[in-house]
Order: sequence, then C-alpha cells, then structure tokens
Amino acid sequence: HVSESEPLMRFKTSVNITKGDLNSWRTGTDPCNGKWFGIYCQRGQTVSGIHITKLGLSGIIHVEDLKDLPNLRTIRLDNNLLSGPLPPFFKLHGLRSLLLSNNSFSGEIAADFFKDMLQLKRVFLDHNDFTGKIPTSLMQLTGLEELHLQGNQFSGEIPLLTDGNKNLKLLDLSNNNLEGEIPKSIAERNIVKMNFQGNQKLCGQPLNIICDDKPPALGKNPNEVTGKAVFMVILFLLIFLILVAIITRWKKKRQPEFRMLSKDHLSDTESVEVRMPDSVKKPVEASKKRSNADGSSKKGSTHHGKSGGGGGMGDIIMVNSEKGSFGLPDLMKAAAEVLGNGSLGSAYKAVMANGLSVVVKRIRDMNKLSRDAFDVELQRFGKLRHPNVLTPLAYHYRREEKLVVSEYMPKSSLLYVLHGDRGTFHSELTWSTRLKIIQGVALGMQFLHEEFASYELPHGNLKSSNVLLSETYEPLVSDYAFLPLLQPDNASQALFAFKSPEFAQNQQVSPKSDVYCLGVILLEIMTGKFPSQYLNNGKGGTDIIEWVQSSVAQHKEEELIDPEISSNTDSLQQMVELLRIGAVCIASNPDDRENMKEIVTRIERITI
Ligand SMILES: Nc1ncnc2c1ncn2[C@@H]1O[C@H](COP(=O)(O)OP(=O)(O)OP(=O)(O)O)[C@@H](O)[C@H]1O
Repeated sequence: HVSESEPLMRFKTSVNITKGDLNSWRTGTDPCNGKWFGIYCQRGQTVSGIHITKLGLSGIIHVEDLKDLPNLRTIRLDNNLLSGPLPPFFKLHGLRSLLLSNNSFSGEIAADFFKDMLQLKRVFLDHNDFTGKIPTSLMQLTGLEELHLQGNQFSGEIPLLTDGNKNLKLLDLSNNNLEGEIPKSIAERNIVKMNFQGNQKLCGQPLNIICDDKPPALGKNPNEVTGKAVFMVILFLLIFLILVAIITRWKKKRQPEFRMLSKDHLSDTESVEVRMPDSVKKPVEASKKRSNADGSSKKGSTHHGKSGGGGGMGDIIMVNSEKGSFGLPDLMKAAAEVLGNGSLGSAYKAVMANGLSVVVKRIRDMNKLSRDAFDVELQRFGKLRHPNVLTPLAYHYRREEKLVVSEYMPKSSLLYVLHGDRGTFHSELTWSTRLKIIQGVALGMQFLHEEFASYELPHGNLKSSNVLLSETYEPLVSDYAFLPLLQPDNASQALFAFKSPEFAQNQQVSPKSDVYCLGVILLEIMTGKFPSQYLNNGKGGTDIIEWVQSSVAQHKEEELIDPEISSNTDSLQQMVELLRIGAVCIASNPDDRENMKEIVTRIERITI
C-alpha cells in the first residue's frame, strides 16, 4: 500500500502546519508502517483515518486527493486553523466520521451537501463560523448518530429529522441563531442528549418555551375562532381519553401483570428471552404460570443455546448463574432506566421483581466474531472470579448488536462518584476510601493481565466509568477484554487504551497501554479532576497528563493532591508516592512504564 502514500503526500504539501510537523510522512514508504503520525489503518493494511488535530493546520484541503484512499472512514482535523467554505467532503462517499470542530470554516453549506454521504455517523462542525440554514440533507442521513453544530451562526428553522433515522444519540445545536419551533420529529425522538440553548428565537418543548400561537385567520371573529378551538380541543380530549381507556383495558386483559421493558430499550426489532433465577424458583413458578396463560411462555435458553428457535426472539445466554438465572418475565416486569450512552453503546438498568438489579449494555458493531466464537469469549468472562472484577451474568447475540447483562452496582461508577454529584458521594471519598479504590482497581487489573496474558490488550477500556463501586466502595473493573470482539476501526474509536501516546504516535497498543489507563485513573482519583483525555474534542476537563508530568518534574507533587484530602497531613508522603507511581504509568514511552505486576506491587505497598 505504498501507493496510498501519494495522495497523502499531496495532502501534506497543500497544507501548512505551524505547531509540529508531518515529517514522519515520507514518500515511498507505507503509510501503514506504524510510523506515519496521525494515520490510522484498517488491519494495518489500508488507510482508514486521518487524525491531525491541534497542529495549527491551515491551507487548502484538496478532497480530490483523498478520493484515492478508498478505505478512508474518518477525517479528524479539529482544533486547527482551517478557514473558508467547507471543502467538498461530499466526494468521499465512504466517510463515517467528519470531525472539524474548532476551526474557522465559514459561509453557507448547500442544502444537499450531505446527500451522497450515506455512511456518515458522526459529524462535528461545531465552533466554526458557518452561516445560513442547517443543510436539510444532514438531517436526512439515516445512519447519523452524533451531530455537533454548536457555536456557529446557523439560522432559520431546524430541518425535520428523517423518520428513517433511528440512531441519533446526540444532537447539539446550541449557540446559533436558529429560530421557530423545534420540529416534533426531533423533540419527541428518544435522543439521549440534545442541546438547543443559546438560540434566542427557538421555542418548543425541549426548551420549555411555548411557541406563540399563530394569529387567527383574517376576517374571522376572534371569539368565534376561540370558541371553535375550545370545542375541538374538548372533542379531541374526549376521544383520546376513550382510546386510552380501551387500550388500557385491552392490555390488562392480555398481560395482567407485565410492565413491558420497552422493546426500544433492548433492541430495535426483537425482545430478549432469558431464564428464571434458580434462587427464586418458588416465587417465580407463579409468574411462569401466569406467562403461560398469557401465551408468552417461550422456554428459557440453555447455556449453550444458539439461535434458540424462538421465532425471531433472540436468546439470553447465561454465562454466570451465581445470582440465579433470570427469565424473560422478570426482565419484562422490571422497571427500566437509561444509565448512559458510552462509546460502545448504551446502558440500561432493570430492577427485577426478585430484587436483582441488572445493567443491560447494548453494544453496537461488535461484529468481529461469529456467534460461536463470541460465545467462547463470553463464557470465559462468565467464569472469572475476583473481588475487583465484574463478571457478566448473561449475553444476547444478534448480528447488529450484542447485549451484555451484568449486576447493577449500587454506587454506580467511579466517574459519577468522583465528578457527578459532589454533594452526595464525593464527601465520602476520604483518603482511605480512595486508596482502597486504587488498590482494588490495581488488583483487578493484575488479575485480568494474568487471565488474558496472551491478549494484545487484557483490558483495553479502563477508565473511571468502567470502574463500578459496591455499597462499601469496593471497586469492580468492567468492560474488559473487548478488543478481540471489535472491528479494528471501532476499537480504535471506542476503547480508551487507544488514546495512549503510543497509539497516537505509531498506532501501537500493548499491555502497557493498560498501565497508562491505570495511571490516568490513579491520578484522577488523587487529584479529583476530570481528565480531558476522556473527551474526544479535548475541550473541558484537566489535561491531567501534562499537569502531573510538569509538577512531578519540579517535585511539586503536593500541589496535585485534591484539596479535599490534602488536609490529611499524616499521609502526605504516601499520597506523593502514589502520585509518583501514577506518573510512571503515564510515561509517553511505554518502555519507560513498569509492567502491570510491578506497578501493582508498588501500589500495594502503600499503607495508611
Ligand atoms: N453494572 C453497572 N452498575 C451500575 N452502573 C453501571 C453499570 N454499568 C454501567 N453503569 C453506568 O452506566 C453508565 C454508562 O455505561 P456504559 O458502559 O454504557 O458507558 P461508558 O462506560 O461511559 O462508555 P464505554 O461504552 O466506553 O464503556 C456508566 O457511566 C455507569 O455509570
């Protein structure tokens, strides 16, 4: 694939760089040899991504050149100095992600600009100077998942979102000059995060601003019009109430006690079938009978069930029955709640009647393995037993998405406890609790490194949202060893280990990348700061790496300690030692990091 170096070299010569360089791009060498800065490759063979951020990039992007990279999926040129109209990226029909945040692009974007970019999933045009209307073709993309247009000067009304789009999870249109009513096609859609703030003339339900009624038709008596309107409203209300009453009675007849776990919550097209808990067999017998009577009595899957013969119903395969095996009726009766939407998919909590609360994690695009191979991996996860590792309970396999079910942890994640609601939990994070969490995470990681010693990344996605806390603040590491399950492109987008310096510099990851992630968590806990490294746009949070490296180099470790624990003067020495261990973990060169075992031994030695 040396031939792919040519379009990239042409790209290089057409742009200017003021902070850094692209000297690692050399004519005649393979862009996938791991040495080309900012070049990502699919299976190490063909260029799939260009990530050039924060290099003071300006000049002209000749999109024609990039057309010669047939597998290019991601263009990431955010935080640069690019300006002028949006280059004709519409020529790249295979693009999945276009990230151009924080540049100075300007002017209007043609309404049909995106009409041929049918693969687009993530569009970041935020914090530029775009004007004119939001292109209608953008809202017509059925695969669009994330759209950031905030901080521009887009005006006019928001175009309708196509009904065909079932994937939009994040929509940020804040701080523009948009006006009129937010279309119902958007307001009523189940979009996990929406932001419309900072648009003076925008109204509608998501903003809690009622749109002014249109004035009554000319020539008509306003009283007459109002009277008619009131009559119509009452009529509609009556019809609506009657319909609701009929539907409720009908539903009660069919499913006397089911509170359906909304299909949407688990899968777009299928329900999920699972088994009854052994531990609650007796009380559950009754519910089994009830479900038989309802005609919804499909048998639970066996441990090794494959397609399950469920007539379109997928199986839940139990991989760990320590908490009992649960059944479809249990999940159906459970109250469901969205917990969040991470880089791999979304998570829901379901509290079952027997008291067991589970988290159903819906993971998109985990398509690397066949059903059998996936089963082998998950069965293996299900056998893991360590006090600091969360063992999944069950999974569900469909081609398009996978569900992984785990026990719900009452205190939620370390991320939430550290940065979420400071009032409630943060004050409980005393020095001794923090040390216990760090040591627990370290032991969990050591266990995973032993269990998955042959894996390129034994964990791969260690970050504070994947450290869950028990009632007593015992940490449990979750979402581990996913790399073999993911397509390389998805892995490098979704897993935190791919944010390590070695991946940015030469597209390589190793078990030492997990050590880097452990360092970030350790430093996050000790400083109490949210690491900007967790964010994709680098905006917000604290650049914990830079801060720690410079403070440690100047022997000013104490200034790093979260003021909420630094008053604990008896332990300052131990805290400083921990920070130094963290600094070793985040060394830019993986060879300068100790391995997991050595790091854990050092962390274990710290006592209060
Ligand atoms: N077993 C669990 N118990 C309690 N809360 C959980 C559990 N699993 C996940 N959560 C919560 O749900 C949120 C969303 O989880 P999810 O794993 O989908 O996203 P993430 O960790 O932010 O990103 P990623 O997809 O990269 O793992 C987490 O921040 C966490 O607070």
